[in-house]
Amino acid sequence: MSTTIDRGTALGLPEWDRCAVMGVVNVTPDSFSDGGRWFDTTAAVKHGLDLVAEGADLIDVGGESTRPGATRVDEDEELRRVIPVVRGLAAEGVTVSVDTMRATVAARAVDAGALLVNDVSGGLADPAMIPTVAAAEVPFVVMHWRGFSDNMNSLAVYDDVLREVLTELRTRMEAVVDGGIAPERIVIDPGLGFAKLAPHDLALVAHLPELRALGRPLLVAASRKRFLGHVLTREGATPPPARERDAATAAVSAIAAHTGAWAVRVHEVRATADAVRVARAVEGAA
Ligand SMILES: Nc1nc2ncc(COP(=O)(O)O)nc2c(=O)[nH]1
Repeated sequence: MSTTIDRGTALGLPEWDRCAVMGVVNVTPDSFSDGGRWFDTTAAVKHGLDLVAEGADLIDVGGESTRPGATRVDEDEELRRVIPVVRGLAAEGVTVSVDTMRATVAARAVDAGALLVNDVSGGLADPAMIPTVAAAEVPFVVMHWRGFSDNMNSLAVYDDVLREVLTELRTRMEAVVDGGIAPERIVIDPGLGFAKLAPHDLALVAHLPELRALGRPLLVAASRKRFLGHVLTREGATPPPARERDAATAAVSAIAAHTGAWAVRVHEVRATADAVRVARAVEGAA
């Protein structure tokens, strides 16, 4: 197995050791934190270019909300939403990842110029995903996921969240390699907010070094998530809305950058780009 691909840049991605900023473009009417704003192809491509101008190193394009209880979009609709945006951004020289659980969407997105497949199910939702990504020879995000559920809490049951997430991620990594995806093409992700309650998410962020110890680049996607709302909720008040969690998101980005994450996936890029730069400057001064 060639080891030359074990560099992000050999795969067309930001280098594994630098904490890239992955901007989010959700082409959906119902994503939890920005649903509907970029539902039109032209608006979505412009938004992706704006995020790059603000400091995003790559753009993650998704056409199906993954929030708990979201109804699934049919494949044709997901293709209609995603492929023109992937193509439009790639045509502008943007590094694009596709956020999908469907093999057909992943394959068509790669044909349109996507360089990374970001599947929140880690290949569990569509049995064709792993062989498709293996054949396409592109990097693949393996995120910790315990299945679809209208009641995410029913899946968020752990004796030791870190130990169990590490074990379940190792299992998925082995399945992905057995399915033909080169280990050097795997990116791992703890799946913050997926089958996890706030204490679980906070514990995973507190133990990012142990996740890094799995030996693959780490993607951290805390942006605007519920656990941040939980942390920000004052006594007796209601949690701030998702769009008021960007400073908290940037705080997690700084922590992730400081602990060696490959990338942080965020909706609001500017604050996180600054946070990552501060983390790098501090490391440089160590
Ligand atoms: N790799 C990865 N992809 C994701 N895609 C969507 C969302 C949640 O939806 P959003 O796009 O509205 O944040 N979270 C993740 C995540 O935690 N990790």
